[in-house]
Amino acid sequence: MAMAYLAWRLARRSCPSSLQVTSFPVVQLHMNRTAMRASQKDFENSMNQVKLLKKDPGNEVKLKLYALYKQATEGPCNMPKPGVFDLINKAKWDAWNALGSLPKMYHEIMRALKAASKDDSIITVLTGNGDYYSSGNDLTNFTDIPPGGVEEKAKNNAVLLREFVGCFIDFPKPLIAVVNGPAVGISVTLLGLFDAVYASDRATFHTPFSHLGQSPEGCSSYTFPKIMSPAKATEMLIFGKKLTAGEACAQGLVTEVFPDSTFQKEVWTRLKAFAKLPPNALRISKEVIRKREREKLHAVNAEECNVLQGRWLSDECTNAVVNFLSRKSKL
Ligand SMILES: CCCCC/C=C/CC(=O)SCCNC(=O)CCNC(=O)[C@H](O)C(C)(C)COP(=O)(O)OP(=O)(O)OC[C@H]1O[C@@H](n2cnc3c(N)ncnc32)[C@H](O)[C@@H]1OP(=O)(O)O
Repeated sequence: MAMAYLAWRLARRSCPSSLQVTSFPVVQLHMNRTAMRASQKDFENSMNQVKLLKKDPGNEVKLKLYALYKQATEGPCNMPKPGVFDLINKAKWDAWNALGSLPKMYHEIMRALKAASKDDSIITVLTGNGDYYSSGNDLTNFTDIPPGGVEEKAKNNAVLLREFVGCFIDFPKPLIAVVNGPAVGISVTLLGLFDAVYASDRATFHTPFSHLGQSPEGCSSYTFPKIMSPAKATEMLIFGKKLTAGEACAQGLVTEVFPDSTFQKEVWTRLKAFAKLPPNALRISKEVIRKREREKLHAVNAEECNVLQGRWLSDECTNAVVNFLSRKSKL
């Protein structure tokens, strides 16, 4: 397998949950299933390692592991709550239920990235399915409140976002974005962590964070000013200026723009040629480039998630999300 291929989908109500990976030479797989099996196996191995620990990690740790295992293998808890006298099963149910329904897209992309980082693919490509690259975070995520309330929801989302962005920071192979159409929010900010970004001339780049009462993520508060100058980054990240593909390329966020009519053909020809390069040289060169920035990027990620956790609890954010979900006119 030379190339792993991940696809975002436009967040139409049910967000980008259908993730596909195609490997080369052209064999189509529904990688979300394959990747899930690999990650479940890893998880089971880790669970078995826990059983071999000389010192008992304690009930709290074991319950957390149980909850993460159930969430990873079965999804959000929707079992009936055990009775008050069934103490053990109730404690397990509480731990699983406390994780709430964490957005699926993030888990699927993380699983696929983790699988691609370990398999024999050479480069990894993230692209969109359909007309859009991605419409960013599924805003309906904010409407599903777990029993712990909005504070817990914000905290869980911040933990998940930090882990998600961390996977991009640490991804060891060349990571390439094929931006086939408009991109919004987190799908744009993450581009600063990619090694190359190829865009159709139909693509646009929009980060309407202030309009949504939110703040930048994906390390963009650090990468964007570096890539495009602080003033240009301000226009995008604070004032929500939408860039055309040509503007994004002129400002260094996009590597190259192609006419939409020949976009797929030209880009994939180029990517197939990249995938023939010596894999160790690619990986080692990426590490040399990323190494001196990694610690800083993780610190920026942690801070951005912290700030966002507070933003998600603000009236500004709540009102913006409610407005979007009940809007008549579009953003
Ligand atoms: C773990 C948590 C981590 C959180 C990380 C934080 C990330 C921050 C962000 O990503 S902020 C960005 C959020 N995204 C947006 O603000 C985009 C909002 N959407 C739009 O601007 C437009 O919908 C569009 C430009 C993407 C597409 O416009 P178009 O006119 O082509 O289509 P519609 O507007 O009619 O949309 C079709 C249906 O899809 C629904 N939808 C679109 N985007 C989202 C979204 N982000 N979340 C939820 N739902 C979305 C839209 O409501 C329509 O649904 P309907 O047909 O049922 O009305």
